[in-house]
Amino acid sequence: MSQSFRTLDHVDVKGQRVLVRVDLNVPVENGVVTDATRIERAAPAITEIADKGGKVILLSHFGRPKGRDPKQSLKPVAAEVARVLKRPVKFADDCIGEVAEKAVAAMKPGDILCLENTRFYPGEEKNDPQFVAALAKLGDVWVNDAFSAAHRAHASTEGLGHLLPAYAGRSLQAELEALGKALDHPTRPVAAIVGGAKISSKLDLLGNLLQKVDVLIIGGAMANTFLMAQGKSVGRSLVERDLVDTAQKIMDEAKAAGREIVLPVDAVVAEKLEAHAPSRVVAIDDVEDKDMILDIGPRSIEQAVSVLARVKTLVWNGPFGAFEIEPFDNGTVEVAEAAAELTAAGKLVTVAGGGDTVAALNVAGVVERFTYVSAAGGAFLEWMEGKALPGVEVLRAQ
Ligand SMILES: Nc1ncnc2c1ncn2[C@@H]1O[C@H](COP(=O)(O)OP(=O)(O)OP(=O)(O)O)[C@@H](O)[C@H]1O
Ligand SMILES: O=C(O)[C@H](O)COP(=O)(O)O
Repeated sequence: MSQSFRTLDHVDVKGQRVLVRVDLNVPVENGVVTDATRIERAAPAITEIADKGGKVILLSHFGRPKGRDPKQSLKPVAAEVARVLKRPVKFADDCIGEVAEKAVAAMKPGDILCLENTRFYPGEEKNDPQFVAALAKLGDVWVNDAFSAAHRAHASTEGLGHLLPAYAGRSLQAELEALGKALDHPTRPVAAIVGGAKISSKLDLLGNLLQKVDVLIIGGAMANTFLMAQGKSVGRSLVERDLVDTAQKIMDEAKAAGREIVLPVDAVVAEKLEAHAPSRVVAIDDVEDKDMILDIGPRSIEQAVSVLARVKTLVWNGPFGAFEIEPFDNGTVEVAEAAAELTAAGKLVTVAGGGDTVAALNVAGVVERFTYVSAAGGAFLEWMEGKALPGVEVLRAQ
């Protein structure tokens, strides 16, 4: 795939203030980063710019805060960035205004500074020109290295590209190259697994995704909305009632187009989402009002593995269950292991992506055995749909 945008090869960063948009939206539990993959992917661009004498100013969102929320501060994540880079990383408690400006003014060539969560300001998601200008004031050039946030037309992922000279970072470049190589002309049949919990932002795109794949396996909390559309009881499970009609429409369209949708036939349910909470396996028709569906059951695992055995390419975003808590990691781990074995045998091309998906595949110990693992989840699915990603398009426009 040709990359018609400028990269770090096309800019002299020496002495320049370089705003680097990275994706530090990493899994965190009790203030501790539990999977540093996204930071590790951002490291080459950061160290390259610093080693060339640029002043590296990191911009990122973290979570989906409604305004300033100390629980969603990037401070502990900045400490993890320093650990991964093995270099000091300063932190500023704001991403615009006096605090940020002073911190930037104090930087020397080669320094690395991380600014606070851009989503503490509504202007970030609104791509508000005033907020973009306040960010742009802090830098001379903008490097977008957050492929996993490139589906968002936000101030730090897109807006800055209209005000500052813009360049692609190394990991954004690598993602586009690797995804293009594996999936521009995929060997058919193609299966997709879509699970996880971001139902509202991902359910809509399943309709388009279905046009690109032959079989769609739906798991995780995502499946609950489809099960509800089929009139099944999902008890106290995570579900988007408002999207039941959309789920029904996707199933109708799939049927009309001869595409296969595979939903769980059994589930692991519990009354609490807690480690070793008493859990049981039930047929999907037997979920009770008190139950929460937290993983797929053994028959659903078999069903998914049998699909993998008859397709040639697998695209995977979103875990099958609440994998962070045992034993609800079992469905994801078992299917991941089967996919890795088929890949090792040369029978399946496996491409997976997503912040938590990568964490789940790390738990399963299969990352090295997959064909390619992307750091992107939603952005990866939208790329797969064939949609233009605003954070990439703005680079091409320069
Ligand atoms: N049945 C379930 N009930 C509740 N949570 C679930 C269930 N299945 C999966 N999850 C949760 O889904 C989350 C991951 O979903 P998500 O859609 O964010 O995936 P992702 O790989 O991080 O993608 P992205 O990069 O787009 O964020 C995990 O935290 C997991 O615990
Ligand atoms: O985790 C992701 O997919 C990216 O960081 C984007 O996050 P968002 O879905 O909250 O925009």
